[in-house]
Amino acid sequence: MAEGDYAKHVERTELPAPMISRKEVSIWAILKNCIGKDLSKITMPVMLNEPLSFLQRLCEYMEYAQLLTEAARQECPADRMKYVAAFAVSALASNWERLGKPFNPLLGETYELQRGDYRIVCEQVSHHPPVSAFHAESKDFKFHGTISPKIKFWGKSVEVNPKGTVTVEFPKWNESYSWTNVNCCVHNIIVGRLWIEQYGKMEITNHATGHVASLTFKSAGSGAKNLHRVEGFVKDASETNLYFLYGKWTEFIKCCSAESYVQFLKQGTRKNDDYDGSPNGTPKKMFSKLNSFKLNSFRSLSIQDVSSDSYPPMEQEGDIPKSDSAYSLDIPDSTTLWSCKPRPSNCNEYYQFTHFALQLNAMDSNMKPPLTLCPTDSRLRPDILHLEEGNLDGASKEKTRLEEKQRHTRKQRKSTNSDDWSPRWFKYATNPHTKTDDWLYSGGYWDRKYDNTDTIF
Ligand SMILES: CC(C)CCC[C@@H](C)[C@H]1CC[C@H]2[C@@H]3CC=C4C[C@@H](O)CC[C@]4(C)[C@H]3CC[C@]12C
Repeated sequence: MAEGDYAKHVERTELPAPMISRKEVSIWAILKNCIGKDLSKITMPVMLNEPLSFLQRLCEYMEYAQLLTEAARQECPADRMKYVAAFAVSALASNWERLGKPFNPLLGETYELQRGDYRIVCEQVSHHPPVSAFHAESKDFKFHGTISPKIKFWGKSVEVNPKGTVTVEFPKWNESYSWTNVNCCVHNIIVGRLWIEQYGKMEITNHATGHVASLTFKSAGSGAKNLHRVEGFVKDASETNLYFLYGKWTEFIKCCSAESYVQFLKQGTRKNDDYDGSPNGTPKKMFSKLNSFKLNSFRSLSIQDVSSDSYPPMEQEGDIPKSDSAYSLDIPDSTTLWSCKPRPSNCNEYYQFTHFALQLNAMDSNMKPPLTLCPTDSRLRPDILHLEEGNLDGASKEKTRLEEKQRHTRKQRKSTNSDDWSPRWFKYATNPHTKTDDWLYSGGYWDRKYDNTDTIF
């Protein structure tokens, strides 16, 4: 990322301590009594956590924020849309292989991050149901939204529905875009190795021009052929296909004109024997083999390793679609809009964190005493810091203490009838772009006047 306006921090390459292996814990033993329940209401052992709050996790959407700057630079709305779509996909890349549960933010907890030329502030605006609001801005864009994850446990898997919409604004073009993130599923809770899938439709709308990017995140499917695949079209207001976008949310997004895609498909039809047999078949010749990712073991209980040549039959309990059999479409005249940075080589020991995630608990130089950091910032949460240091007992004690403190505060508010708590930095209002209820930034966070802030830790 280009050197921006905000102070550079000292980059971490590891956490203070490696993660404690989950080898001994059976997730199934912990969760078997919770089938059908909303996991946000269940206290889970800190052993299953990663040392980040969900607010910090949301900031990981920003890792490839450069794509929004790139979008804002485009003269034509279809081109802006393709970069916004690439951004929307890139924002989900850090979820790959991330199997730790982020800490539930406390009510009123905040998190800030300044990187490159943007800054973002998040606040936990509701506890039950959990709702996190964020607002990022740079000179070229605004990006804000509300996420209220519904996490359901279905026995074999955990399903996450990240309710809420996110909005991008380009003041220069008087444009706004919005979309809802796709669902996510964590497989193999009972047996096998955990793995993550994101699937469903994502429709990104440009409210000013009517352009739409409609993307499908494919579920792995039989033979894991579609593992992590994403594809779809950028269309104008009259629903004419302009661009075809394709790739994997774990790796890259490429783009070609809609004509090139049609041409590519036609070429295939002429040579029947080049087909892979799928209904809208793709010529084998056009496939190129990618280096398939090795799935790193995050916990034990793996029943077997699957040979990398044969597709693991997904119906078989506990398998992990290891062989991605990573063929990629190589459509002529494509450009790569986004490619994912590789994970640090030591990420196995550090919760599969990306380089970006490794920085999230670090104090930037301007945050050190005299403290300019807001006292409600996640970086100051003792339970998260203990976990980061590998102190499970400390983390678990502090987590319990904080949760009790939060309950106590809520009771007190109720009994004094002052139960009109409202978030400090966001207000509930109608999002003018989506016309739906949303939490919008009320401003003022960066003035750094944090007196009268509740002590939540
Ligand atoms: C039983 C244990 C192992 C459960 C672990 C559950 C973990 C993997 C779950 C719990 C909360 C989940 C997150 C909740 C909400 C979102 C926002 C969405 O836009 C992308 C996925 C993302 C970021 C989810 C990723 C998976 C997640 C981190």
